[in-house]
This record gives sequence, C-alpha cells and structure tokens, in this order.
Amino acid sequence: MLVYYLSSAVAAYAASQVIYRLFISPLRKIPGPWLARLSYLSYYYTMGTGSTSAKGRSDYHQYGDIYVMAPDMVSVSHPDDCKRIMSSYEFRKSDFYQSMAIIDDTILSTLSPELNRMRRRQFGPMFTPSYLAGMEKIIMECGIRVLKQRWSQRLGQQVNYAEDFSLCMVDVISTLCYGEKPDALNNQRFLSWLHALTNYAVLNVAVPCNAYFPFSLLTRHGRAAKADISEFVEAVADCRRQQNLEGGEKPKDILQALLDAEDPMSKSRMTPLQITAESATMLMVGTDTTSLAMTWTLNYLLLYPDCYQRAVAEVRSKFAPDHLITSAECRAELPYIEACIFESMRIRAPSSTQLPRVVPKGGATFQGYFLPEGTTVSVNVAALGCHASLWPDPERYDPERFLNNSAAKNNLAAFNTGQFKCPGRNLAWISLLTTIPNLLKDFDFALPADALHRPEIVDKSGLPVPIPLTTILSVGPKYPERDCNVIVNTATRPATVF
Ligand code: HEM
Repeated sequence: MLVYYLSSAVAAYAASQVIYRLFISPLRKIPGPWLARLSYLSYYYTMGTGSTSAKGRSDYHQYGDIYVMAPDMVSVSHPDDCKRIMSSYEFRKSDFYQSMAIIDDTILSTLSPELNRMRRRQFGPMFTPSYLAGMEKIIMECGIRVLKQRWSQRLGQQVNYAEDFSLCMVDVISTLCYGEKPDALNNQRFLSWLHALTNYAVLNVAVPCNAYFPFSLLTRHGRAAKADISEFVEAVADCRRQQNLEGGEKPKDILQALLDAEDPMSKSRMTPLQITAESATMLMVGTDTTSLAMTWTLNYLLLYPDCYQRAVAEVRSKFAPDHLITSAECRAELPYIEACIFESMRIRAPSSTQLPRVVPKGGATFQGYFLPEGTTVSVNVAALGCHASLWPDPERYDPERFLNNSAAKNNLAAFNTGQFKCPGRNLAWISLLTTIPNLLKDFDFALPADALHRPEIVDKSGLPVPIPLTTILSVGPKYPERDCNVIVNTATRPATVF
C-alpha cells in the first residue's frame, strides 16, 4: 500500500512538473528542444560528450539568439545581450563556478562581486604592459626558444604541435607562477597537477557528492594534487619571501606579483592559501587556453594554404632568420599574422563556450522574452564567434576581416567582455605574438601524407573540413594525436629585403 501511495505521489509530482514546464513556465515560449524544457538530460549529455561548443553553434543556427538549454537555463547569443550581461555584476556568476574552488575561493570561482572586484584590483599591476614587458623574457625563454630547439632536432620528421604547445605553455605559466623553470617538455609534474586539478573541477560539476565515499574515490588524484601543489607553493613562496628580505631586485613574475598584491582600497593582501589557490587557477586557466589558441592557429593555417603563404611571406620579408621576434615587433610589423591569431580565436574560441550567469531580482527581458529571477542565462561564446550580425561567411577562415579593423577586434568574444574580461589576456597575447611568428619564420610546415583533414578535402560549401573538436573546460581538438601532426623543416626563404 505504501509503495502504491509513494509511486502515485512521484507520478503526480512528475506530471505536474511536465505540465508546468510545457504550459505554465515563463520560459515555455522561448525556442528550444522540448527535451531540454523537461529535464537536464540533454544538458548533461552535451557536457559529458564534450559537445558544448559544437552544440552551442548548431543550436544557435537552429533556434536563433535565445533558446532553452535546460528547464531553468537559457542560452543567449545576440552580441548586445551578451554585452549587457557581462557589463556589470548585476548578473552574478552561476553556482557552476564554485566547482573551480578547489583549494580556496578565487577570482574565477567566487560568486561574490566584492571578492572578484578586489582580486582584479590586487592583480591590476601584474597585467600592466610595463610589468608584462618584464615577463616577456621568461615567456620567450620557456616558450619559443624551447620549441625552436625541440623542433630543430626533428627536421624532416613529424611533430605533434598540440602536445608541444601545451607542454610549452605549462612551462611558461608554471615558471611565472613558481619562479623555477620546470622544463615540462621533459618533466611531467606540473602537467600532471594541471590534469588532476582540471579533472577535479569537471568532477565537481558532474558528481557533486564526490566528497562522500565511494564517489570520493573519483577525486583522489585531484585531492593528492591539491595537497602536493599547496605544499610546493608554500615552499617556493617562503623561499621568495626570504630572497626579498635579503634585498636585491625583485623578479618580475606572477609569484612576485601575487606576494606583493595589495588592494589599493582596503589595503588587503592575500593569505598564503589564497596565493596558492590563485596561482593554481592561473595554471588551470592560462595554459590550455593559450596553447589551444596556438594549436588552432597552426591548424587553420595548414587548412588554408593561401593564408599560410601570406603569413610566411610577411614574416620572412621583415625579419632575418637569426632574429627572435618580440611581441611589440609582431604588433608593429606583422599585421597579417596578428589577424590570423584573431581569426583563429574567433572561429575556435579556446575558452569555455557557455559562460553562465544568474538573472537578478526583478527578472530581465531578452529578445522579448521575460526571464524570472534566478534563471541561468548563459552567454554562448561559440555562437558569438559566428554571429550573423558580426561575421559574414563565418565558417570561412579569413584573417583579412581583422586587418585594420579595430571594430572586429573589439567584437572578439574569446576573452569575454565587460567586468569579466579575462585579466590574463595581455599575457596570453605575448605568448601568441612571440610563438606564432617565430615559428612561421624559421620552419616550413607540411601536413603528413596520411592527414585526414587537408585543404583539398572540402565540405558542400567548398571549405576545408575542420578537424573535430571537444569541450572540457576549454575547446580543443578531439583527436589531437591523430589530427595535430605536422612535418617540420628548416625554412626555405624567399629572396627578400628585411
Ligand atoms: C588565449 C588565452 C586565453 C583565453 C582565450 C582566455 C579566456 C578567458 C575567458 C573567456 C574568461 C572569462 C571566464 C568567465 O567569465 O566565465 C577568462 C577568465 C580568466 N582568465 Fe583567461 N584566457 C586566456 C588566457 C589567460 C591567461 C594566460 C591567464 C593568466 C595567467 C588568464 C587568467 C584568467 C583569470 C584569472 C580569469 C578569471 C577572471 C574572472 O572570473 O573574473 N587567462 N579567460
């Protein structure tokens, strides 16, 4: 009898939910798949299968500027709506970000506008052009110099550029964060921490009860990495404090900037735990995003030989083989290469492709639809990269659209906008503007004979078929071992004046 009453109660509840969501909910008139209105199944399926980016794009094409992603969640793609959401703290971050609070609450994970604002004030000096200029030497030492050395030893052979860009960026960011050169190309410690922390963040979303046995078994590597990294950062920070006490010039890196960081308003500084947490966040959000921007740039240049030839001709006509191009030189002299990088980040934004925020008290109206307070409204970065109002012929890789076009550059959504614009973007740009031009100057690249994706294999609109992608926290190639190989050779230079 009890079972009968219980199952009747469950059935009645389920029926009332279905009726509410299909016929009464304020979201009922918003376009979107019916299953998404009824349950989170398709939302979790999309996340679990790494299809967030691809689906964000295809759903935008199918449903337009606003659509339902899950029972109380909508995705918005119109640039004006996205700017409005990101322009203030009124639309706070959704609880999703708390999954990133692995060591402590950070600039990224916090739901508190006050903490986010304070961290931005504390980090301000670290990302100014003058402070970053001091970091450029380390970025080039661990980035382009190491890559050039490695690839020079493999001339005529195949290298996996996705893997090498990733290892290099782990070197760059961990050297900046921890003050010692880890040499990740040979030493996997930082890379394994990075993977463990990223998986931990993903599991926090997928298995929220992972603090409890037996689910806690899933996060044991993440917890071990958290303990290791905390111990390690405390030791390097102590060592740096000691060096500072002994006098001499302070190094210009992220570790020093975090130790010195002070909020100009409250004069507040960070505790050792907060420094550890923020530096681990930089490692998590700064490495993959930047190395993937490099990966997508080389990948698209190989699929579009005209763009590749033009980029190569530009850099080889301006700089001699023995010169290491700096980011300032690239900005001043190589507009086409800079445009290629912009275009790669448009067509494949490496950052998370749905940025969820929460509708504030009183609700909000988007595209004529009222969203009640508490609805999650997700900014669809993948759709912004192909939005009809901004980018004609969006599936074509066409760097030209960014040449002498500051409006196009401002419309790039890859770094987000407004209050939530990526604070590390100038650091990322230094890595990109030093790595890509120097590689194009010094090496010739050719696709291996067995490459599945090549310029001549085109889709029905005549464009090269792009390699499949996947989204974990960032957007990368789905099969990097298969699709990101290239044969490197010493550059055969055209006769040109420098
Ligand atoms: C091409 C490389 C990069 C891309 C595409 C990128 C993109 C983004 C995006 C879209 C956000 C906003 C996330 C959100 O609001 O949900 C963000 C936030 C952030 N990024 Fe980057 N990023 C890059 C490189 C870096 C680097 C190198 C660092 C630092 C070392 C960095 C540090 C951060 C931090 C700390 C946040 C959190 C800011 C906040 O939530 O207020 N990023 N990034």
